[in-house]
Amino acid sequence: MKIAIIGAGSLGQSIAKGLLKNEVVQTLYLTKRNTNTLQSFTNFKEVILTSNNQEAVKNADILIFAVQPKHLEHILTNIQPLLFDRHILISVITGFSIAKIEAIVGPNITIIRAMPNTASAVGQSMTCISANTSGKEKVTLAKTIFNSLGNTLEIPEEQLQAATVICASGIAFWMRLIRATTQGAIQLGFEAHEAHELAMQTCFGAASLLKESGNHPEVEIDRVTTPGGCTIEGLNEMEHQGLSSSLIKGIKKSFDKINQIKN
Ligand SMILES: NC(=O)C1=CN([C@@H]2O[C@H](COP(=O)(O)OP(=O)(O)OC[C@H]3O[C@@H](n4cnc5c(N)ncnc54)[C@H](O)[C@@H]3O)[C@@H](O)[C@H]2O)C=CC1
Ligand SMILES: O=C(O)[C@@H]1CCC=N1
Repeated sequence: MKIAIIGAGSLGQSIAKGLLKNEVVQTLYLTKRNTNTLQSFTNFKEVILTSNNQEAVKNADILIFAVQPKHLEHILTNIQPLLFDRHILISVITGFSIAKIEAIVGPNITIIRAMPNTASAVGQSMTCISANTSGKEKVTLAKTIFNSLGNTLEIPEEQLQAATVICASGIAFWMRLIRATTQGAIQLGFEAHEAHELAMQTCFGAASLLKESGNHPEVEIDRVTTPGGCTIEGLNEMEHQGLSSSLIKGIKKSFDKINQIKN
């Protein structure tokens, strides 16, 4: 596969690291206005760094756009004359609809919107995918790319904003929960590095239990909560203080905010 990541910033570099780790790519163009910060990628023979988007578009088939939304229109207008049937456009940009991309590049070009997260860098992303009419038959290829970076789910485009909150912002939400658990562990007397390890691995264990068993979280909670024991004491206090409620309210606020961005 000849892939170009147009706008190799935070998310673009996470995707690049995941693709390189899995050796799914023959040529990988990484574009950025200033490529100096991408020097760590020069160790990979597949990687070509450039600030010239047109050069990347001419030499790649799959174009992954990972710039801020305000930059996309200008970039698409600049490369539009170089687009052909062989190209697959994948946008991971928040709030820039397929209709808006089609209005610039035309309806005959394959356009796929994907919403991965920064865990792409370690092959553990959850990526939601939607395609335009021309792109329906290319969804399998997009899934192959993003399956190499974690798991994928095809969804209607209308659900992409919600998927962004749960999966992309979700990385930050889970990080904060792990951080809070670490702070609790330090208060109980662990060294900071030990507390961090305990919190991280326990979080990983909880998610792994659900993934491998297919169980509902409450089934696993019932296994841990000894009647009259310390777990239910802690859980009930967390709920009295609004744990589930504050998470749900935070997710809803995040969703309200993303819907204020013009799609
Ligand atoms: N960070 C995240 O976890 C996620 C971000 N997104 C979306 O992905 C997009 C990118 O986000 P980030 O990576 O966080 O932003 P970022 O600002 O780190 O990266 C954007 C990159 O594009 C480059 N750029 C700007 N104009 C350019 C041009 N004309 N040609 C080539 N490169 C150019 C910038 O130099 C920058 O390095 C946003 O639309 C964001 O909403 C989506 C899911 C997750
Ligand atoms: O915070 C944001 O708005 C972007 C979209 C999801 C992750 N980063």
